[in-house]
Amino acid sequence: MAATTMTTTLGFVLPTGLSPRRGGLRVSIVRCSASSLTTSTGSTASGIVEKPWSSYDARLVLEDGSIWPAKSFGAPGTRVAELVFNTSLTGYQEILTDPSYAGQFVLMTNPQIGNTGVNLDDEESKQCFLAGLVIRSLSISTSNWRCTKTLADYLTERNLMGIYDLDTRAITRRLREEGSLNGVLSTEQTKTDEELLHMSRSWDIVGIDLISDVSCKSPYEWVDKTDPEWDFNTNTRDGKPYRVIAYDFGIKHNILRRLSSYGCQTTVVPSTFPASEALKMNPDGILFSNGPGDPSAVPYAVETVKELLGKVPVYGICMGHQLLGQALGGKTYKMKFGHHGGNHPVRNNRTGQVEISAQNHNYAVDPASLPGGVEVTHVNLNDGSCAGLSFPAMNVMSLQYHPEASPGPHDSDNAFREFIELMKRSKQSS
Ligand SMILES: NC(=O)CC[C@H](N)C(=O)O
Repeated sequence: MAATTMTTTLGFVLPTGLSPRRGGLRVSIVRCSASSLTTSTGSTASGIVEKPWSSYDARLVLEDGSIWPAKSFGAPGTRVAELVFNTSLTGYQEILTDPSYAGQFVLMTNPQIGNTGVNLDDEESKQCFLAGLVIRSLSISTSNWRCTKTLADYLTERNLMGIYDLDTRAITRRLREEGSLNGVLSTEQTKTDEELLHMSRSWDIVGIDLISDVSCKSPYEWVDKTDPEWDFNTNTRDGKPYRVIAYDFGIKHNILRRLSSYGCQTTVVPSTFPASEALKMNPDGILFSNGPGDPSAVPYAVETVKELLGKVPVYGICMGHQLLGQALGGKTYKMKFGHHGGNHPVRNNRTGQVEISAQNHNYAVDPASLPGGVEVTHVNLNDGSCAGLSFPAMNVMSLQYHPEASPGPHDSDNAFREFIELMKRSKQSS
């Protein structure tokens, strides 16, 4: 931790039975400084005086025994989840409404969040499925022409917990060193540190089916395109409609908007929708969406993907890519701390071009486990992990990251056109 952070070991001895869930974790509870920038008078280094009623009324307790006092905003309560950090500079509302964050607390590394408020157009789903938001500083003012409410009011309305005024840099370094950690966020003063630590160590995101909670319950048609005001890529479409079925494993709206903008007529179906029913609808292509949690915890979804392989062109995004990897015979694994942000360089192996991409995943496909004929089309240049696949024999394409951005750069938008081309070629050859 940096010299600006003060830590005090309280010297608690853990109650018996609270052995670390994983090897190498600390066994004593360490209370970390709440803030490296706030002075005892409540004024910050920049001279801005905080709301006088804010107090350190919340705790983030991590499974490694560290405790981070914080101030709460949004809903009160106690939640357990996996803590991940996101390096996006903008787009916190899209992040809050991305269903792939179910079961996770999202820590934003950008030190100030909330300055643009929230607005009705930037929703990526109808609900916030993540477990809570962790930020360094909650902006004391909100200013944007699209803003309809403050971030704090939005969290309260959605019954979502948020905490601020804790050392997010120190926590991020801890996550990078130790890997993602489970934690408990609590505003309940009656709960002891040991109780919260026990909760964090008794829970695990691995092996849980989180998709069934976030998927739609029945099929529906999607019609919205990207608002022309924001669409940057309108010139080269042929406008011919393609019938697409999108499996909703926690789908982000911008995937659906981009499909519409590229001329697709899309029907969204639940994660449990039978493959046989999908085929009866005679689609030109099928999209397997992003979604939360462990891809090996949803074997029913892998079975569905298997049944559709080779019958119709398919396109997988993030969770959809991982399910495709498994359906093709490969394996997925949990990464140390995953990729969450809008600045990940990816090399397209076919063109040699590098795209800066939006990413949000903790699992990846192991390329060594894939059968012959499956091509790794994209590589994450930060760590060499597999970022895209293709299996031409079965008209399969997939990306581990987010060509729809929201939030993030648009470098990879062309992947939607490649899906159109895949459907077009398959139609012409049949
Ligand atoms: N955005 C996603 O689809 C995430 C996929 C998967 N839940 C992971 O964490 O790897």
